[in-house]
Amino acid sequence: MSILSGKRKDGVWHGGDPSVKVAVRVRPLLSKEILHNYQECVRLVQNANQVIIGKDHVFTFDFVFGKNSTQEEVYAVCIKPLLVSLTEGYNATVFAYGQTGSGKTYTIGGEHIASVAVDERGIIPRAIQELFHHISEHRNINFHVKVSYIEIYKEELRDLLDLETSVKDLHIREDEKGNTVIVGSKEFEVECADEVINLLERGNAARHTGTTQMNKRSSRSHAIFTISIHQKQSAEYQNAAQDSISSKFHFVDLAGSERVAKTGNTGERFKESVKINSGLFALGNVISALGDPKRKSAHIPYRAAKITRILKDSLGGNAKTVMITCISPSSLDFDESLNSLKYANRAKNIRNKLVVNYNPEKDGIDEMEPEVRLLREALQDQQVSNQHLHDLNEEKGRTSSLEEQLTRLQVQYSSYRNCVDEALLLLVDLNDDVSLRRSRRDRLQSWISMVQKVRKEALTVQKTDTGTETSPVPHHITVLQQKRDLEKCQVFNYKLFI
Ligand SMILES: Nc1ncnc2c1ncn2[C@@H]1O[C@H](COP(=O)(O)OP(=O)(O)OP(=O)(O)O)[C@@H](O)[C@H]1O
Repeated sequence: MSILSGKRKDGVWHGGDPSVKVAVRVRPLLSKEILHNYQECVRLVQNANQVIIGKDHVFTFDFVFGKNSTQEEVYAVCIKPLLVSLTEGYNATVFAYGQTGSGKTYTIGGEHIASVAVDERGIIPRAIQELFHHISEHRNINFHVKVSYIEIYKEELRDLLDLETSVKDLHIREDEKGNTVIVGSKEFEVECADEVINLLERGNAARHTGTTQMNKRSSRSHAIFTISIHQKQSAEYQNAAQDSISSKFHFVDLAGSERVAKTGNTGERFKESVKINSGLFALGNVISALGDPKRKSAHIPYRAAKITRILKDSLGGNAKTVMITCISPSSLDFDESLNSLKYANRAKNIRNKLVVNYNPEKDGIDEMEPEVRLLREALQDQQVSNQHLHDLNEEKGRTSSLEEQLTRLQVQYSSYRNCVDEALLLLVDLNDDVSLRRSRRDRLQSWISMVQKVRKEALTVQKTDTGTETSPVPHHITVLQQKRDLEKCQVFNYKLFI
């Protein structure tokens, strides 16, 4: 992949220049403005890229577009080079800034794509078409394309492609490479331009818009539509493992700056205006800080608003960025247009830090390192618990063999006890025999006491075993005890019957 380098030449912007490009687009007077007989207060000096407002306010920008400029022209000059850069692995951003009703949404072109004449289509649908055309012409590269669409409404993030996602689940974070990412937003993998357009239309339908005195359908939020691409040479075309490239393109349609007194906004519209203006004010401060060559402090107030946090990569970071400032030519909007031009003028000095976003194969492995470590730990845990399981099974085996032994001994024990009971009865009977000699009677007496003692001990053990008496003695001890008792009974029976 060749990475173009160079500066603007003949009104065309070439690739590797890191400065933020600033374009100004002046829309034609709208029919209602013509009706009110408002005059045009803005002129262009096309070949010098100059905008003159009023009598003597002259500004020079990278690109200027007049009231007769076409959507195709704006796209070809400002966006086509960004799209080329995107496919080369650079991040890209276009953001439209301007007073409410100045033509931002018209230029970015996200709305009513299906019903708009092809010539009237704005930047986003053109970029989508061109991207998929590029993909179809590069069959040797595997492309994965994803899109997401979020808005910042009253300083809260909303996922326009998944309204179920709670505001609390969307967060602006920095990844390990320092790139800004929105965590929690839905990313849809897409295969063709139509799929992307459908998602874009779906998001637009969910976006906060409303009628104001200045614009019938005014955007009340900042909207960020993002196309992310991941590309890698197809396996059959590569000789060795090759790096992949990831890059993303943000299309940002900012809510319009508005003078509350002029818009006549009240209630909810008023609250929206306050939030919109404070976000744009924060953006202006970031632009001033980045664009001021005499700036002493290194601090850039990105954290002041959500929009500045999201645009951090695009302003002063790793992205090729174009700011398109839209202005109304109407004399009624002179002040707002002059302010917008001053705002845009400050952005001209911003220089970004461009790098191609390679994902080296090795890096891929490095990125997987934490996952490998976690898996290794999980495996060790598994081995430890397997050992526990094994020990437990062995213990269980020992217990069940002891239980079997115990049952056998209990059976043996009760049969011997029956014998002992029988023998005792017999001995007591014999003792009643008056004809017995004294020496035999004494022997009989000692047997009777021995048998009674054995029975007493045996009874105690049985009570413990049947649970009539609680004992903390473990099973195997009871078994041993019973075994000893049994041996005593056996010895006794042996003595008795010899
Ligand atoms: N270059 C243009 N050529 C013709 N019509 C235009 C042009 N730019 C804007 N318009 C028309 O001007 C009106 C306002 O434009 P748009 O809605 O794009 O303004 P906006 O800046 O997005 O406003 P808001 O900030 O309130 O959302 C629309 O009717 C639009 O069609």
